[in-house]
Amino acid sequence: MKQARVAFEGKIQQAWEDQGRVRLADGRHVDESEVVWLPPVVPGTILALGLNYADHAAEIASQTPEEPMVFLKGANTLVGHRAFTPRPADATVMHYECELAIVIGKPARRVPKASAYDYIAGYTVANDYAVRNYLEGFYRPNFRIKSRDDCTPLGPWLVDVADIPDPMNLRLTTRVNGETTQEGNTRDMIFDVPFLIEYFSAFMTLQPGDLILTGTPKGTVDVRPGDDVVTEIEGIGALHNTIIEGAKRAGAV
Ligand SMILES: O=C(O)C/C(=C\C=C(/O)C(=O)O)C(=O)O
Repeated sequence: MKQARVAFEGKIQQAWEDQGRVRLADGRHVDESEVVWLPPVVPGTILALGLNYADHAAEIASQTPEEPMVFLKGANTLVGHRAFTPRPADATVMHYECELAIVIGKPARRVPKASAYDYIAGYTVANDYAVRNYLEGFYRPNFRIKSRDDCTPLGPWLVDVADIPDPMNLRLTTRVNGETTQEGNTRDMIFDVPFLIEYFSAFMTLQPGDLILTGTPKGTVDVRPGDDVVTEIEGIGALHNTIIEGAKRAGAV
């Protein structure tokens, strides 16, 4: 089952995918262009992996981590399918990052890898935009970079864990204005889904709605205002986003 959160007729509601259309809770079917898409989950803690694909680490001349490299993101950074993301006026390179996002389904504490999937509600697609010149030139830790308003599109659908028998073999693709610019596969993650559930739940209790963004493969390229960016994961969905012009970096000194 694929479910979403949408705004329609002034109300936020659950919706479901039904033969290419959007089915609302009252049984009506509407076209996907008739709703405003929200992130498919109300998020709890948002955990994100950096450098979880060796080929992406190589493309930005970084070393692969020996332990998961993790950062936090605020809920403010999430937007839904078909939303707009600002590129700061002083960005020199801003790139997308197509990522498999894990949605936790029930409290998870000290979960061994073997039972990790029992704690997952499902999966969605994340686009973890990065302004590379900020990342490399200004801030560590990366909070101001990776937690910017509207810079993490999420969705369109939350896909049930049961519908994705092997999340460790899914094709990831990004298209910019129709041209394929990023291709990878979740099998190339350094720290895979069961490992990550075991790793996090060893020191923090994961809660329903918590998200784990699992990192991006090679193929991240600069995007500009007006660009139409589609991050897609096989069996999970195609997440559309448009880049718009933004202001200068808030809080710059
Ligand atoms: O890009 C970097 O320099 C590393 C990084 C984040 C990387 C990802 O989000 C990713 O690989 O998916 C950082 O914030 O330092």
